[in-house]
Amino acid sequence: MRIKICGFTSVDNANQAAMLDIDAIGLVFYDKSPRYVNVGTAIDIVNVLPPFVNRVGLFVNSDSNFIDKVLCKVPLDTLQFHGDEPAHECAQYTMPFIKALHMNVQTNIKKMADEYHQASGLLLDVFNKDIYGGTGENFDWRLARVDINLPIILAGGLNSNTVDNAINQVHPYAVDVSSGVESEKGIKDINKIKQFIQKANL
Ligand SMILES: O=C(O)c1ccccc1N[C@@H]1O[C@H](COP(=O)(O)O)[C@@H](O)[C@H]1O
Repeated sequence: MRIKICGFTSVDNANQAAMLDIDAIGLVFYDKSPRYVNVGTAIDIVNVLPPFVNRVGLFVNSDSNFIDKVLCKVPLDTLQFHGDEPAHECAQYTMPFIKALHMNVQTNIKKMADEYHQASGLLLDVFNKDIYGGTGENFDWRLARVDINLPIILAGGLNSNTVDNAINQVHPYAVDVSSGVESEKGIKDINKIKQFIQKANL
């Protein structure tokens, strides 16, 4: 299973995690998140990553000038839009992007897959009226059993106790986790990551 671990704030922590069997790391450029990284720290983190680990920059309703500024300085591979960004805004950066959907019973994934057809994938996270993401909460995975033309990245409240069940129900392209592998907000617990990787690959 492909695995993205999101929300690193420290160089050593990101480097240790990236040496494990993971495919992507996420950097949160959203200043209301406890996992926010500034541009300087983000540069330091991406510089220590080994090859073939995808560097994902997460944004929430950011101004395009801010995103351009980050892109000029931080070598990212993929953009993750985790707010209410319309499709044409996500597609304007000539870079691969994934779009988060905030899942509830009303979410029409097929319709959103048409709307965001330029995305590399759709990330399905829980809907929470107060927070855009990193909630540690899951949604009803039965809602994610759809047949669409885009890869599905499953997120929201995953941890080593739940990820195997989630994968069995949804059969996603990849999983994304933040809170579920932390010792405190923004600091990942390497043992929890190892357990997560093991359970995701059962
Ligand atoms: O991690 C954050 O702080 C964050 C803030 C704002 C939007 C998204 C954020 N993270 C993403 O949220 C999901 C689920 O996280 P969790 O595992 O439930 O904690 C994941 O896709 C993160 O990339």
